[in-house]
Amino acid sequence: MDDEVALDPRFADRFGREPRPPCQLYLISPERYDPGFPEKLKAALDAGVVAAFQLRLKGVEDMEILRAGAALKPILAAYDVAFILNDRADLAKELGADGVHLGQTDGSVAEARSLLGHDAQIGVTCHDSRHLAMEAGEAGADYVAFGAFYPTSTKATTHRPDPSILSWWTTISEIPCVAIGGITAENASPLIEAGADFLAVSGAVWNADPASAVRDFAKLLK
Ligand SMILES: Cc1ncc(COP(=O)(O)OP(=O)(O)O)c(N)n1
Ligand SMILES: Cc1nc(C(=O)O)sc1CCOP(=O)(O)O
Ligand SMILES: [Mg+2]
Repeated sequence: MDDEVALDPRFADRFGREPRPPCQLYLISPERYDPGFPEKLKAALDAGVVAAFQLRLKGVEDMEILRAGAALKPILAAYDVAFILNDRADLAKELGADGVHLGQTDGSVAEARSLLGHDAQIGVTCHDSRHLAMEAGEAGADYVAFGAFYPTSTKATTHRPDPSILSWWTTISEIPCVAIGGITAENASPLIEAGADFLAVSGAVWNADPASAVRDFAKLLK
């Protein structure tokens, strides 16, 4: 009899570590902020549990990021959703955000940590690189992000990791990992099965009916 049991990576720990919590949804904003966005966000958050929200505005003045952040912060707090600002630790500090997401050219974890403090959530883009992920972990990142797993029209991407990078990461580290890039409720299963702690999603929610898209993810993640 074959006693090799296929274990869910979430419960397969052999080193006495806590099981990882179930995979959760991490919403990424559209690149441009429109005045109707707070209502769309509320509709999305009413539809299912969301762990985190990243304000990712591109090519706009700092003042616009600060205005948008100030408008969204109380909504996120009311739904108990972590508020992460993309790119800018300085503006995250000014907004009193819960954390910042740093790409490879957005500054160091150490600088962000000294600005934002011990409790801040600092995430780092690691593309398809085990090396970058280990560096980010050693630098004190609170999560590492791998992507883009699927083609996306939200951003030009040049890296295409295999889902196995998520399984590898969950085997060697307790630091949460985020999967990003072209993720929809239809294509997310291999990433969840590989051990993603969070699915970071933009287009599949905001380019569709946000409430219905979040409901579809919620069914998958329950
Ligand atoms: C959760 C998450 N993962 C990856 C990214 C990409 O960050 P970066 O490489 O800095 O690219 P931009 O998003 O700044 O265009 C992200 N924002 N969030
Ligand atoms: C912002 C971002 N970063 C990526 C990376 O690979 O690092 S992919 C991506 C786009 C995420 O939006 P969507 O869910 O619409 O594909
Ligand atoms: Mg960036």
